Amino acid sequence: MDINYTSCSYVFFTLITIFLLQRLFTSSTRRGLPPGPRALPILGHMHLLRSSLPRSLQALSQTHGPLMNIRIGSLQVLVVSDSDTAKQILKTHDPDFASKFVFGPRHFNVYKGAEFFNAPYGPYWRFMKKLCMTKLFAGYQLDRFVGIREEETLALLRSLVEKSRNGEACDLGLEFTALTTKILSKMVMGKRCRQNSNLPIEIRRIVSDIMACATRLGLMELFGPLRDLDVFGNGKKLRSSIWRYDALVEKILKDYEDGKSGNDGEKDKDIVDILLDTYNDPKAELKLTLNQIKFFILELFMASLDTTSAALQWTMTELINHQDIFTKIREEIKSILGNTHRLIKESDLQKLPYLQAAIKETLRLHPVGPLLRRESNRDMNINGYHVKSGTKIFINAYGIMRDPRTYKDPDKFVPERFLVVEENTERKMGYHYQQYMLELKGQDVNYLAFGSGRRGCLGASHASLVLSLTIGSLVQCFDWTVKGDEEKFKIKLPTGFSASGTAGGSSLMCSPKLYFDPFG
Ligand code: HEM
Repeated sequence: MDINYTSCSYVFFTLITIFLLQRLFTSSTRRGLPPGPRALPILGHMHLLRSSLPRSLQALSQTHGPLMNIRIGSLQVLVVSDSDTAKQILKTHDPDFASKFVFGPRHFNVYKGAEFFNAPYGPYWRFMKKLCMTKLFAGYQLDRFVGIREEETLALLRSLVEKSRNGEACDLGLEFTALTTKILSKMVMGKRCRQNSNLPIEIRRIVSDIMACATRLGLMELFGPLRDLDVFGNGKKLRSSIWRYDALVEKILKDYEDGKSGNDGEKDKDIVDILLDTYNDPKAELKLTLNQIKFFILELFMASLDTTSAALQWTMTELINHQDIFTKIREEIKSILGNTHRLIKESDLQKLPYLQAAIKETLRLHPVGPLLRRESNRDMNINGYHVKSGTKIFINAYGIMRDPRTYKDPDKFVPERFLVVEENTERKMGYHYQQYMLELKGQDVNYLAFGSGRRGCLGASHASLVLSLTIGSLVQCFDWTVKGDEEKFKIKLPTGFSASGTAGGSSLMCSPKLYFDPFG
């Protein structure tokens, strides 16, 4: 038989191409994976995503279901979009999903291997989590820091009273960043801050540089195999910023060890003291390394500064845009203070549930961590699909907190939705309030502003105190107008990946008008 090799290879390549195309466009369900939209070569589903990733994923889940297979460049993830599926990951199988996956190349991190926030679920993470719960962020330790929170809130008010007297506008974004940096710096290394008042600013600068480089490096995940190359030089910049941080913190730790930072006994212990006590404790369950301590401190700054500042900005934006709710909070504050003309204190917060509810509602609409990350530690069955060990998961907290099946009018700002009606309680301003502080974290998988399960936020209690005291004080002391005589912020309120783009990247420029003088 006369074989025509040219036609044969033509047929062969056609068949291979058809097979590859079919495989590419065969729905993932038929391959035993959770469903997902059709992917393009290399790009995956990138062409379907808009600037707000959580919002795009929420929209896609309406077609592809609550457990959906998505590929963004080289990042293959399962996206969870409803609370029933989230419950399986965060509650039912919590230990099996208690690791987190990380974006982007990690070899530029000088402290590689010393991570806590992104640590796999293992002995080091468990040890540090216990240390956080029993010592660093335990209730008694947070109580010790009350003075720091109240002192820094007063400093903010002092600066705003002055601006108000001079008829100046202020950038609330900058003010909040300064507030949260000073509070955390004093909690972490209070003794050193007393000796060097510029320290918080120095730390803030370095941490901002590190976060900016880390965010840009994270995006390299989308570049597939090229991700490990430092094409844009961010890896080099990251390394140099971390070395700057290392030099600063090394000196601070040494001064603490040498007793140069002073020691006023047990009551005065800050976070560095506790970490060094653990480091020097021969009976500790695990021997901490200095690198772990240094990186843990850096991670604390990275986890708390932008998040708290962004949450404060979102809350003020919502309150300025909803004057009726602003007024109700002020009335609530007046009602608990009676005739005493004083500024609210932390001990008043439990009696201000409407204020708490307004903050909780802000974080429902604008979560600063809208996508929770998880990685499975073993093979599992979720919603009837086989989920292999090592699968990366996004839980779309943004989508779950705007699900109309759980929240009526999910896009509206309605703090009342978190106030439980109790017929026997005293009726105030048209609502029956629960007489205790609203729990911001909770065990509820419908509310994920602070995450949930083993990897939930460890700073939630501290953050809620800072948010409530700051917002309460700003409402009690000032009327707020937007710079430029407009009544409202015409800010398109997007909810992005990180806090740095708060309020659509616009500064929160507004003018405070003194209503109650806390120093008068
Ligand atoms: C308004 C302020 C804050 C918000 C909205 C927030 C939110 C979050 C979220 C959503 C997570 C991920 C949770 C999960 O995956 O389930 C998280 C993790 C974390 N947050 Fe916060 N956070 C805030 C402030 C803070 C502060 C002030 C600190 C510490 C001082 C802190 C410490 C942490 C830590 C240590 C983790 C990692 C826990 C782990 O992986 O084991 N956060 N936070």
